[in-house]
Amino acid sequence: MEIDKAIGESDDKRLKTKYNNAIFVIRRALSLYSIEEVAFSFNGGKDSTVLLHLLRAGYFLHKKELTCSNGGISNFPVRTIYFESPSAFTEINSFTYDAAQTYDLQLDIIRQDFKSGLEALLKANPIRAIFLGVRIGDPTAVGQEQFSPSSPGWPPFMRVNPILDWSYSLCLCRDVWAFLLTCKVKYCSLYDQGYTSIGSIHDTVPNALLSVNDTTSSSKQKLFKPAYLLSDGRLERAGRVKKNASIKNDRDSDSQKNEVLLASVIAVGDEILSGTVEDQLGLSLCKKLASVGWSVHQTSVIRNDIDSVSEEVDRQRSICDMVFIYGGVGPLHSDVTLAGVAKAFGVRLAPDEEFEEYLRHLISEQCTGDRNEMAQLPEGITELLHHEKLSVPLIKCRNVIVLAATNTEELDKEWECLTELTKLGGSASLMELYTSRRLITSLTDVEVAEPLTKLGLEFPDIYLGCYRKSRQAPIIINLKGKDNARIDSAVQTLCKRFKEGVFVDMK
Ligand SMILES: Cc1cc2nc3c(=O)[nH]c(=O)nc-3n(C[C@H](O)[C@H](O)[C@H](O)COP(=O)(O)O)c2cc1C
Ligand SMILES: Nc1ncnc2c1ncn2[C@@H]1O[C@H](COP(=O)(O)OP(=O)(O)OP(=O)(O)O)[C@@H](O)[C@H]1O
Ligand SMILES: [Mg+2]
Repeated sequence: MEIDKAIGESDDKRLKTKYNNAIFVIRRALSLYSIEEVAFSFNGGKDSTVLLHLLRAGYFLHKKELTCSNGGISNFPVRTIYFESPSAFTEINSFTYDAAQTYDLQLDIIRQDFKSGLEALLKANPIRAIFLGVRIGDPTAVGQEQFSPSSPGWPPFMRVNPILDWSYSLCLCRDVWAFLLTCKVKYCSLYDQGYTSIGSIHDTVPNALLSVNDTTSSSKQKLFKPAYLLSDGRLERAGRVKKNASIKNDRDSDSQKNEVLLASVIAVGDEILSGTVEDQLGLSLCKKLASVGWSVHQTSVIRNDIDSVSEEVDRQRSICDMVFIYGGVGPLHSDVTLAGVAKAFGVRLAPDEEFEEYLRHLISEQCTGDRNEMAQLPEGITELLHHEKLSVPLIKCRNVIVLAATNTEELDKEWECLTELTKLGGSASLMELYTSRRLITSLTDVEVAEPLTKLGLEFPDIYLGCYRKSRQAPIIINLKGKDNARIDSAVQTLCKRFKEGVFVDMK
């Protein structure tokens, strides 16, 4: 079998290990499911091309073991499904069809969306497992393992991801390209024209990082180097136009300057929900936010589960100016907060060398290798906020601040640094100080209710809050806003409606 032979003859130890692991996953799947029960999801992309050849090799080795024969196996009986779309590149379509012919693939062309197409496919066929060329860096890989059941809401099948742990390349020609080039197999021609990851014609352009400055050429057409020359695999998707429409809905803090800024606080932790630990950080954060004039829209406690975190972050980030999230940050299996944030923004988690460097110093070289789980951050949206008092920078993903604090002392420190940093960053309005006046009165609820409602209508820019320390205690009215004169004017208007002295300023 030419693929097995090519890898066997290669000196690339890492490639051999990746190959053997992938073949192991494929053979496990072929032992668990009959050939009629598996399918291969093939779309002509580079990852699925890698998988095509791994499956051919895996099937060959599996069959060889069963029949104890060494004879060649010409056909490849795994049902192959291709979701054809009118917005696919013609080069992708023709490569897919050519590959199907060359390797005698039993191609099922589906012209529906993924979900409906899969529903129909599973109804008509006994398929229980589908091989996919998903890799850990892909946005859709978040939370997946080599064997991952389909998501809730999808028809039931096992997703088998044999190349989940394959990288693009952190140095030249890693995993995916090392395999394709070592095995000398054909791949779609677009990868020789600067495309490094291919979606649809509407969202994919050549990767600008591969552009060649050719001053000698008279042609106006830009030239690009082949995909395998991209040296930093983290930028594999740089040619994919961001399709996350809801990002556009993020609230623009500049346009909110005169409004009360809204914050949301999310705690992540099964232990809080089971009552094992008490969440003191939420209370402390609410106080801190209020002290700088922010209005906390909601606090929530979420399970250590990627989808739950992602749904909550997605909801809050579009409603609020800033989302603060803590808990579930670290290297443990339950630390899913960053993965959830990445999923909410539709980006992948990718290794971050700068962050890794910090962690390395912190854990004194204990974390080795290129799979430093803790150093994976949501790609393209993460800003590291450095402060000399912090041993690890704060993580800011657009309008989501990920706090690493696990107790109130750590939170105090992070908060102090955060307020300094956001002021230093020129976004003083973000943490602008609000002023407030609190009045205490022994008037009854009924007496103050209507005048307060009227006051609220006359002074929409002033926040009016009322509370009392016990049922029988006097009412405290809290007036909060950005303009001292407006607050004083509101207090005067309110006082005029009653006898003198019924409202006393609280210190
Ligand atoms: C065979 C197959 C199975 C899929 N199963 C799931 C699934 O279980 N859950 C899910 O959220 N998406 C599933 N998807 C959708 C993919 O995760 C992803 O949305 C799709 O590949 C589009 O990727 P793109 O937006 O980068 O083009 C599946 C796609 C295919 C082709
Ligand atoms: N239209 C499709 N038809 C069949 N399978 C698909 C389709 N789109 C995606 N898939 C499956 O999802 C996997 C991941 O898709 P993805 O786009 O990340 O990788 P790729 O297309 O193989 O390579 P590239 O990253 O270069 O686009 C594919 O390898 C394939 O298994
Ligand atoms: Mg693709």
